[in-house]
Amino acid sequence: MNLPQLVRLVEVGPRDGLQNEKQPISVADKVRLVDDLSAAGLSYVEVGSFVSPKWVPQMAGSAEVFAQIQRKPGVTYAALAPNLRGFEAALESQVEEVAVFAAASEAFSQKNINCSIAESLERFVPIMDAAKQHGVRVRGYVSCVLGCPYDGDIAPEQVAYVARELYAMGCYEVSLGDTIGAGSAGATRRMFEVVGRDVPRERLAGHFHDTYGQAVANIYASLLEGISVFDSSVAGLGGCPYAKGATGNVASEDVVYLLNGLGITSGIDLDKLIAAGQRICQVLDRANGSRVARAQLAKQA
Ligand SMILES: CC(C)(COP(=O)([O-])OP(=O)([O-])OC[C@H]1O[C@@H](n2cnc3c(N)ncnc32)[C@H](O)[C@@H]1OP(=O)([O-])[O-])[C@@H](O)C(=O)NCCC(=O)NCCSC(=O)C[C@@](C)(O)CC(=O)[O-]
Repeated sequence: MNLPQLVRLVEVGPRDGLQNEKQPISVADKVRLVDDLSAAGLSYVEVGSFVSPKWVPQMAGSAEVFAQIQRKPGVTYAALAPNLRGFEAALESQVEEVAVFAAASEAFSQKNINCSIAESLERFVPIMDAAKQHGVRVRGYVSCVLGCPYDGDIAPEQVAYVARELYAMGCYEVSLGDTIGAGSAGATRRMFEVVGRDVPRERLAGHFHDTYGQAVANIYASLLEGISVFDSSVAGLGGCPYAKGATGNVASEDVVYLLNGLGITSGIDLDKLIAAGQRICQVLDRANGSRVARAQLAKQA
């Protein structure tokens, strides 16, 4: 199979990356991160979440962040919305696109959004209606597509069921998340092969965490399956509050390096991206999770 010539990266660092950080992060630092990312050429940045602050305290300042970012033409600034209340808050912040999030595993659905998979899908219907009315595009997420921290193995058919439902209710794209980062390249290919029977592959995205160090391999496996949209997080920031031990998303820098090596266009300036990642790591006083960034920075030192 030919590899896609163009890949779109969905930068989730400011949301998925920061949501798990325990220490307070100022609005100014979040704003700077979003602006650095758009300046590096990212055309899609997930800025924050309009979720319950009791559940994810770090995302509580999302409205302030949206109010202060410099919106660059051609860049989509998106947020997560778990319910109609979250959608309405997103609308007030002039969010251009929202994401709803479901899971392929019942236990994870309960832990993450306090309801069953079926209830979550019902909860999204009024969001879809309101989004349509306001001309807001909705992206869908499915968590635990290659394993669940509570339920263990997840059948690809179960992933296909949830992805199909999200697509049918109007999500223009469904991102399939390896929440615990335990998937292998073989399992990734099988999963996309099965889900791709129900949802067109050009409407699917891959969202890989790097817990087992397999994320770049899984992205390559996905490219072989014709997938051309990937979520990633600058400096590999992140983890999931409801998936113990899960590390951050695949680092955006590592994905750009992979794509550059394959001659695939992403429109991203790797040096600027590395600088953005290093800056937020200094703010957070944490090690840079991108191997590419670490290697390049060591060369420059
Ligand atoms: C969905 C709920 C709200 C249900 O939570 P609940 O407790 O069942 O719902 P509730 O309606 O009883 O609300 C509880 C409290 O939250 C408030 N509330 C209710 N809704 C909102 C809202 N929108 N914004 C602000 N506040 C809200 C509500 O007013 C109430 O406040 P109280 O009366 O106790 O003071 C909750 O479970 C929640 O917010 N969960 C969010 C979990 C989350 O954000 N997880 C991380 C994102 S998903 C992820 O990271 C995975 C992904 C996407 O990256 C892919 C992957 O890697 O797998």
